[in-house]
Amino acid sequence: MIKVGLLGCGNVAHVIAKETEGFSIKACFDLMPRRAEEISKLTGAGSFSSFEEFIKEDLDIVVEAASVTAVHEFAREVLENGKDIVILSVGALADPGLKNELKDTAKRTGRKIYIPSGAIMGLDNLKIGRISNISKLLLRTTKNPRSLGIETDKKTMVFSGRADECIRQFPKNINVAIALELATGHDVEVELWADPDLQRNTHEIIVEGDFGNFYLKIENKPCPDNPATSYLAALSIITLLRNLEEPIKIGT
Ligand SMILES: NC(=O)C1=CN([C@@H]2O[C@H](COP(=O)(O)OP(=O)(O)OC[C@H]3O[C@@H](n4cnc5c(N)ncnc54)[C@H](O)[C@@H]3O)[C@@H](O)[C@H]2O)C=CC1
Ligand SMILES: O=C([O-])CC(=O)C(=O)O
Repeated sequence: MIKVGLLGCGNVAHVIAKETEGFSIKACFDLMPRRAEEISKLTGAGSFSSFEEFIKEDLDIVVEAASVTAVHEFAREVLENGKDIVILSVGALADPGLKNELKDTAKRTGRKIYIPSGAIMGLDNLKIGRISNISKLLLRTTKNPRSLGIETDKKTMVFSGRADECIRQFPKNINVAIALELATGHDVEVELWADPDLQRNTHEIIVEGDFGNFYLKIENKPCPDNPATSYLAALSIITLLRNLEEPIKIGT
């Protein structure tokens, strides 16, 4: 069975820890030791407050569900220590230097970097953007202002522009834009809206290209402990882990 280490033991990690069919959580690490201990109680995994100790454990894959900063700090070391990595805070890869460094390290060490679909659908087939022209790629994300850490009493556009600039300003809220860029190989135009009447994290994806047109709107239920994060993001990681050993691979 696949041996998993959790890097970041917050809201997503707690959802994963309750659905471990098909894999086994062996170790967990968090800046806040109490959070790692909570996961340890749920799963029997070893809890670590030192990354150096955590990464020495016998693990096949590390799931990062921590922060953009944690990816900068630890992702390379995960690969250097012979483990694959799932990166949920994929906004970190908006930094081309880090992206290339991780890619080179994965090639050299023979490890894999997995970017889950996270809080959106349709990411798999949007990879066709790397072989076929895409003329428009827009992500419109709308969240409750409390998820964005702002206050407003009416629907307001809080950002319009490039994905890399948006993730710099909102590192906990727009990782999906960078996942879209990596999938398609194209820049994503981002609109970020705050709507006090909205209780669901809504992502609209508008694509036009040689293949035709695509429009997707997803209305995600937020996780109870972190309204900025959609429940779907945690489900997406559980699915990715379960599928690793499946003989039939579904989706592009
Ligand atoms: N790609 C996607 O579609 C999505 C990505 N995300 C991202 O996934 C990540 C996890 O989300 P949640 O579980 O909701 O967050 P959370 O805030 O509930 O939990 C994160 C945990 O990681 C720990 N942590 C943060 N930085 C750390 C570091 N440098 N070293 C060690 N521990 C660290 C925190 O102490 C906390 O316990 C966030 O970065 C979030 O923005 C969330 C939803 C969708
Ligand atoms: O969970 C969501 O709806 C999306 C999110 O936070 C992100 O992309 O960082």
